[in-house]
Amino acid sequence: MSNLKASNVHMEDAEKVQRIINEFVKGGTEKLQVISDFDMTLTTPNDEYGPCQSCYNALDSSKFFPSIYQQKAEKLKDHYYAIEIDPYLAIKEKIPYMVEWWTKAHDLLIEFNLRKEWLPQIVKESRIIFRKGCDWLFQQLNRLQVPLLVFSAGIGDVIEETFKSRSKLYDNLKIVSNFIHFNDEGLIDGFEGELMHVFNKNENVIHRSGYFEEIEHRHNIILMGDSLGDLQMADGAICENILKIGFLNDKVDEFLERYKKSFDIVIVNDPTMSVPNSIIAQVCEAIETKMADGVKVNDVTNANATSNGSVIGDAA
Ligand SMILES: Nc1nc2c(ncn2[C@@H]2O[C@H](COP(=O)(O)O)[C@@H](O)[C@H]2O)c(=O)[nH]1
Ligand SMILES: [Mg+2]
Repeated sequence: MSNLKASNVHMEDAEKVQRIINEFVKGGTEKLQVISDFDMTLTTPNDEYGPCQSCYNALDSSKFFPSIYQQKAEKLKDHYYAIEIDPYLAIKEKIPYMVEWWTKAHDLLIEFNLRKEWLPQIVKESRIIFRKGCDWLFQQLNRLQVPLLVFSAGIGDVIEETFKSRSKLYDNLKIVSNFIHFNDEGLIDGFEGELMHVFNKNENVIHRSGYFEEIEHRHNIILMGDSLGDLQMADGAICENILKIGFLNDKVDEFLERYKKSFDIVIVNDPTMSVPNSIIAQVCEAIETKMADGVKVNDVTNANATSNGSVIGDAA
């Protein structure tokens, strides 16, 4: 398992991380929930075969569309992605441009008649790739019935198709994203609900859907994202302990200090899920030890803390 002391893993306050993880052990899996972004968080920006794709990228490059569509979509991405990751623009300055980008991208999909039946093939041919270790993560969370909320400004239909074809639509999984509305002939005629872009994940329907209320006893949260906008995903959840894990994949020098102040753990240029997995594995191991020994929670935590220095552990 990945070593939290690896040079590409940064923690502003390792003791705070330790304290949060110890609280996770005390609370047990019945009080835990995971909230994760999708593009470039559960999926990887690159792998051994080169750059990978986001949901929209996969649509942008699909052969179902004429080249004029691809050119237009690419032009939008080239213009707006630079704004999204501009380290010198404040988030509030970026928001109008993100609304423009998502609106134009959606209008383009409608103009070029996206069809529902294309989606399985688009995903099959895409380079939307889950980070190595996601299989273990999804299976572990499902086995322990820990809810996994995938909160994405991507395309919900593509995310669902990716889980179906490259993993499994587990029963503890909930996807909140931009879902396409198809008419009776399976032709796109709009999008469901409010537009979700990368910087408005705090004010969305999920916060009014009652989802967080349904699981309000799960006030220990692991939040994972690749964008500063992802930090808002847990807004509205009843939260006592939250561990914020950030994947920094782009403009590392410009963003590292800001990420370190915003996320509890920052993982730089790692195409795998091994750091979150090492934490979840050790929390589950400590919890299962507690169950097996029937030992009072604080004893287990202390025992773990003394035996290997920390629940996080040195080697992983
Ligand atoms: N190639 C395109 N990428 C796009 C477009 N609109 C958004 N995006 C990217 O998607 C992610 C959001 O997904 P999330 O799961 O990370 O929330 C965002 O970071 C954008 O870079 C588009 O039209 N084309
Ligand atoms: Mg993302």
